[in-house]
Amino acid sequence: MAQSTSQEGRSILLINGPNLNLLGTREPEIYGSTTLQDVLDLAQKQAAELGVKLQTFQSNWEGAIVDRIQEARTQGVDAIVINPAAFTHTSVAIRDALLGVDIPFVELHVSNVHTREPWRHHSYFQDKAVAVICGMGTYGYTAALEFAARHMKLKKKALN
Ligand SMILES: O=C1C[C@@](O)(C(=O)O)C[C@@H](O)[C@@H]1O
Repeated sequence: MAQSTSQEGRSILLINGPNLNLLGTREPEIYGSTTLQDVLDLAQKQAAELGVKLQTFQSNWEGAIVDRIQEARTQGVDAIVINPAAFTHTSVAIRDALLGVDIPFVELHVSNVHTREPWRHHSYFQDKAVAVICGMGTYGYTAALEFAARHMKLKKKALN
C-alpha cells in the first residue's frame, strides 16, 4: 500500500498501561482528576472530528499489551499512541513489540517524568518514539492524537 499523504482513513491505536485505569483518583496531585473514561470519551470525539479511526486499549498486564501491539499489525493501524506507565522504565518486551510491528508511535506521559524520581528519567521507548510528550497532564492525549492524525509520517504497511 502506498504511503498515505492525508489523515483520511488513518487508523490510530491508543494504549494505556498499568494503573492508568485509576486515572482521576490515583495520586491526583501528580496525575490530576480527569478519569481515563473522560480521556477516552474526549479522544473519540476528537478522532471523529479529525476523521480518523481510534481504537483504545488499557491493561495492567505486560503480555496483554504485547499481544495488542502484535494484533495492530494485522489491523492496518497506522500509528500508536502509548502511555506505557510503569512499563516505560522496565519493559524490553513492549519495546520489542513496537519495533517488531514497525508501526510509528508516540510515547506519552501525563506527568513530567523528568522532574520525578531519577529512575523515571529512563525510558525503553524514547529513542524509538517519533515524539515524546510529558508533563502536559491529560491534555497530552489531545496533543498526541492531533499529532498522530495530522502530522505523523506513515511507513509503508506490511501486507501480511
Ligand atoms: O504510571 C505511570 C504514569 C506515567 O506514565 C505518566 O503518565 O505520567 C509516568 C510513569 O512513571 C508512571 O509509572
